[in-house]
Amino acid sequence: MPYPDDDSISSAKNLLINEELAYNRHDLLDEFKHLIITLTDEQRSIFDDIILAVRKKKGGVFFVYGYGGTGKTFLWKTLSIALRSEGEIVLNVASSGIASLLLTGGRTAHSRFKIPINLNEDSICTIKPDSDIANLLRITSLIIWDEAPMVHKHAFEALDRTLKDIFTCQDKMASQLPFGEKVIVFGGDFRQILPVVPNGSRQDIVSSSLSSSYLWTKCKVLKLTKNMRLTIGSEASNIQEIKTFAEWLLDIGEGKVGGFSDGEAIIHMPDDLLIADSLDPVSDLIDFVYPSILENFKKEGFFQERAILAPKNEVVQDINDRLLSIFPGEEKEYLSSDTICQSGYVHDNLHESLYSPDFLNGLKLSGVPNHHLVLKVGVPVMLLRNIDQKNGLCNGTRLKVISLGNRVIEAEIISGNNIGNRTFIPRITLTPSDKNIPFKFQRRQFPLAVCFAMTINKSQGQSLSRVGLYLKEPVFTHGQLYVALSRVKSRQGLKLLILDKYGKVTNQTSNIVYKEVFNSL
Ligand SMILES: Nc1ncnc2c1ncn2[C@@H]1O[C@H](COP(=O)(O)OP(=O)(O)OP(=O)(O)O)[C@@H](O)[C@H]1O
Repeated sequence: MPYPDDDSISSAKNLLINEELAYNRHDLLDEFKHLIITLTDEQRSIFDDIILAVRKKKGGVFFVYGYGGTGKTFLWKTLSIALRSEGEIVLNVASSGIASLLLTGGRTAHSRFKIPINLNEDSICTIKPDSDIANLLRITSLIIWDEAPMVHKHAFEALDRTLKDIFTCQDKMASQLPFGEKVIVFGGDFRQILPVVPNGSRQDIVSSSLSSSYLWTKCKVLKLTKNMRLTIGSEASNIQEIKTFAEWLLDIGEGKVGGFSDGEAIIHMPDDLLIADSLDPVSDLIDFVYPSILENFKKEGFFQERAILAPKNEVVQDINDRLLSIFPGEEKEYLSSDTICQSGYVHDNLHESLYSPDFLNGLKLSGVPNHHLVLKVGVPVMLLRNIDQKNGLCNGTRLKVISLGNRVIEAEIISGNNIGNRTFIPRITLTPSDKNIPFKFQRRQFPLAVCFAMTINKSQGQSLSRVGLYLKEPVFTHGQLYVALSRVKSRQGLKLLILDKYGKVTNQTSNIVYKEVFNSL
């Protein structure tokens, strides 16, 4: 019997490759035969373009531009199944944990490609040429990267440099072509929130987006325009209403509502979407999202698709505190343990004493749980870290607290594909990567935050059926209003409470759209 060659032996030992080849090809082929005939003409033409590039093995960079409901996820699924049914490898990644859950075998791009958290224009991914992930990438036929516009262009550029680097030793051409001659497809919607640049100006934000990268000129833009969500599964009587609402949302996303503007426009919201002036309008907003919460909170699925959204964390915190205080049951308090990391910045006792435990405990940072976490059984919480993506536990997953132990918290998933699954969340050590803090510190805490309310940025990618948008202050960056309003599919599920600078209820608010991001589309 012949001996297997070295390549086959090393591939067989590579768990990452095994995992990507573990799909049942017969089942996939059956599913593919069904999916391919259901593609619309525009989906089919994009499918053919991408498959042709894969077959040619000469690389290719595509951007599939389509707003929510145009069938991007459906297209990713069909492409993945087509190639996987032939034994080829497709890597499905997304910019956020929530979006990655919608893809079969999906991971966040950062974890899959080991992209550094703090990026600059020279960053590369931490992938060694002889590592398992490098060998997986070598034999990958297609990379699909969903929700690309929300990530800084340096992330794509880091992957481009890394792939060129690791493939050049085999193939000299690899260094000439983007992503080392791999076929890569990005997807997303530039109407949504662009990369977050702390304290960044409009120009900083626009120039951080994928469309400002040197890679963009290599990208072939393919458009999906037909709203499949309206066509499939909607009752005929609702279609016109949903269509009008969807068109209004798109106009807001493109900055076409409220007359000509470049950047910020004042727009008037229709009366039926507004919480009216009253003695306590915040209470009315809460009642719209969580009607009779004290009677209904035990009902199954009550918290599943509801949230109050606001642009800033302080307002979110106020609403969460207010709802937590009226929620029945005993409070349990969890305090974090915060320590400063020994580094070049902290070399003597004087510096260490500057950052006292009280000072560290008082730091409230985005994406990091608070030092003082107060919970009750039954409250909805959001996970703040990717802890088990395969089982739907990623940054942004919403859960309901089942029991509050001293060392673990038992919770039930209430969003995504794994609704109803129970899990135990442990305390974990987090090291914030906020560039504004001139020192490094660690916080050991449960990676959870109460989420009756959440920031608009956190809601990107979540699908909700009832949303209360609380604009105590207006939105402050591109795409925020569009993201907040488009979390729901029908206008019945939406109400806004808008306050003016004197705290009075009003019907007008700002919409911020940096139109230059659409120029190159
Ligand atoms: N060709 C098709 N045939 C049948 N159903 C389709 C087709 N394309 C899309 N759909 C269905 O339309 C709905 C919306 O599609 P999909 O979720 O893929 O859109 P999307 O662009 O990814 O939206 P979002 O960005 O909001 O996630 C889904 O229920 C999907 O199964």
